Amino acid sequence: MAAPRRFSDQLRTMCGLAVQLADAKQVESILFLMERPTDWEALAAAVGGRSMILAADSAEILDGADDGALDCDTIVLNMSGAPVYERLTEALLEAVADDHLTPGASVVAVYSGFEDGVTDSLSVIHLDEHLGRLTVRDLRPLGGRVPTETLKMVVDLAVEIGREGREGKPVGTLFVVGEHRKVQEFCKPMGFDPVKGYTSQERSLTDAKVREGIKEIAQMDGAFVVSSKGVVIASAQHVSAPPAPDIAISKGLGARHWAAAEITRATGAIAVAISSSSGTVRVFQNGDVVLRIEPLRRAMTWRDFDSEPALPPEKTVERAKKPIDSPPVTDA
Ligand SMILES: Nc1ncnc2c1ncn2[C@@H]1O[C@H](COP(=O)(O)OP(=O)(O)OP(=O)(O)O)[C@@H](O)[C@H]1O
Repeated sequence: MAAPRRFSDQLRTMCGLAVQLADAKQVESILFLMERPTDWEALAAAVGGRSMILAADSAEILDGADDGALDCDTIVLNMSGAPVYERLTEALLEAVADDHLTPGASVVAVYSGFEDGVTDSLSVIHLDEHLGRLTVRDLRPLGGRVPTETLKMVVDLAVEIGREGREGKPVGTLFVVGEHRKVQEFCKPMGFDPVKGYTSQERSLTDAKVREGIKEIAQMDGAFVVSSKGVVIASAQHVSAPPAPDIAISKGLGARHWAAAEITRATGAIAVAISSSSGTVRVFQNGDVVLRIEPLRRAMTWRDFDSEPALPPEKTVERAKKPIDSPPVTDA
């Protein structure tokens, strides 16, 4: 029989403090970033049945915690060696993406922040200030002909490209997702297309290796055409849909973003544009920016408010009437 797991006095004390904080701040959940397994039942008892999220770098650490006996959610991070801030952030992102936490929630985090392997730190984290990661639910209002899962995959990839760039240099590009046959009627190759000749499996964005390859190709001029199933149909494309007179996008956005607006007005596709100058990701639908994601804190705002539109002037008034800090629209 396996020896009972040790529930250290220090962890017990930290649980007591976490509970006090959780109650004082009325948080949604207590997040434990675990360095080693513990006596899970003792842990649950120490937080007095409050909602818990257990995150760790490997499934072995969480062994026994997720067998259904405990009322908690578990998250495996696979990020050993990463700084604690990044591991905590990833745990929170995963918890939101999996609907364990709401995007505006507050949590108390319990973790080893100072001495390796010793649970010595507590933080109160307000998610909407800390991060604004897209969840499938956030993208659902875009609905339409592009499955939300595909859209999320492309938007996540775009956010990574905008945030990371390539070899220290910023990278901008454009993804046009869905209705690919119709979209291709408005596309012309800008030169050599690196995805040409590969099987659809070898071009599927569901494959992490393909996504890494796409980050390389993103350094080239032109746009990616992506099917609604998430297969890259073509790259290095010049996108040119007929101009629509009532399209108005923010000053300072150039040809790439106009192309994104116009192709989504001409087709049912959704365009995801990454600005090379700022790393900002904008999602276009039907000629409008419907979502903007900033690269650093990845805070998101619905619709585009960063400056008055270039054209036509009467739109300036219409946009100025909209609230500046509209909360993210979800169907929660
Ligand atoms: N119609 C288009 N189709 C595909 N790619 C385009 C199109 N127009 C411009 N691009 C790409 O966008 C790049 C940047 O162009 P431009 O600076 O005018 O766009 P932008 O909207 O201001 O974007 P950024 O914020 O990245 O500069 C071009 O070098 C080209 O690679």
